[in-house]
Amino acid sequence: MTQAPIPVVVNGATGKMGRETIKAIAASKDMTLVGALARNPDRIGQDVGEVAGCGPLEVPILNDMQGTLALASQEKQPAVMVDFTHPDVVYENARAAIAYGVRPVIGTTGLSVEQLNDLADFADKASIGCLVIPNFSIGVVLMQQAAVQASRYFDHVEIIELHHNQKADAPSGTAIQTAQLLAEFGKAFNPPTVDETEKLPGARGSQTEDGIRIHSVRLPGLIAHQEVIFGAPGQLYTLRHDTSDRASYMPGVLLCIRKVLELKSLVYGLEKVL
Ligand SMILES: NC(=O)C1=CN([C@@H]2O[C@H](COP(=O)(O)OP(=O)(O)OC[C@H]3O[C@@H](n4cnc5c(N)ncnc54)[C@H](OP(=O)(O)O)[C@@H]3O)[C@@H](O)[C@H]2O)C=CC1
Ligand SMILES: O=C(O)C1=N[C@H](C(=O)O)C[C@H](O)C1
Repeated sequence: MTQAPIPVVVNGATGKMGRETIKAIAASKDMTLVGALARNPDRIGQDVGEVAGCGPLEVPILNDMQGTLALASQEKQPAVMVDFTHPDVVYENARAAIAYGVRPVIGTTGLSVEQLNDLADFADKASIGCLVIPNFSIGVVLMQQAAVQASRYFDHVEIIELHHNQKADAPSGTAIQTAQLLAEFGKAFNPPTVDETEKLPGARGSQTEDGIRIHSVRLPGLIAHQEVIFGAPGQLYTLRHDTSDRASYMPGVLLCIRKVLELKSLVYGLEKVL
């Protein structure tokens, strides 16, 4: 017997990532788009396929999240909500989806540790899968794995993340997750070697509890890029990942839509479901 397609709602459907996600879902035989949410009143009622550039899909853009989730929860198959919106609203979006039994796949960055823990508790209690994925690209997972390896041997490391200048949050979710992965050994990075004065506040970037420095660059012309630079006397080891097209995130997004249905709690990071 063929499996019925997975009903999917896209929140932030008109955005850069939302439009890419709409196209990817429309091209996937095992998924069906059942809702498209956005905020801009000029877009409401338009066919989301037309807006995304993949032809009509007969799914209108709406700004009624509760109503859309309620309808999605009535589908025969468990539904999924992919969220690419804004750090200010992502927590409430994820809570609402879980409350309706709709599995969240969260790509939006900027959730605080407290919000993440709270969502994990909420998903646990509801026995609902929830994926929070700071970066959907396989290249970033590989870069993080290489960085974790290197961090066993290097005590000095700084992260530089570079993004387009429409990005609302800094540092990026990817940089924060990279630093968290490096910190898992419990090492104190970047022990001071000199008394340092910042002549301009922020000159040395931000610093995590474990001493890892993160620098955020925002410029038009960039999409999403990250370097992890390790230093030791007489040598540098530099890892770099560049995103040149947001289509690169889509295999990860589609994988997560399928995987979240197998989960009963919150999972953070693409590497956990590969
Ligand atoms: N995990 C990953 O791999 C990736 C994550 N991201 C993250 O995804 C998020 C979205 O990025 P991107 O697509 O570039 O952003 P865009 O600004 O291009 O799109 C945001 C979308 O969310 C909607 N939106 C924005 N603010 C609100 C709000 N306050 N309430 C409701 N809807 C809102 C917008 O609707 P409208 O236009 O109608 O206002 C739009 O549809 C960011 O957090 C970004 O960091 C991005 C790339 C990859
Ligand atoms: O805003 C973006 O564009 C991106 N956001 C995510 C992040 O904050 O890490 C993922 C990727 O870097 C693109």
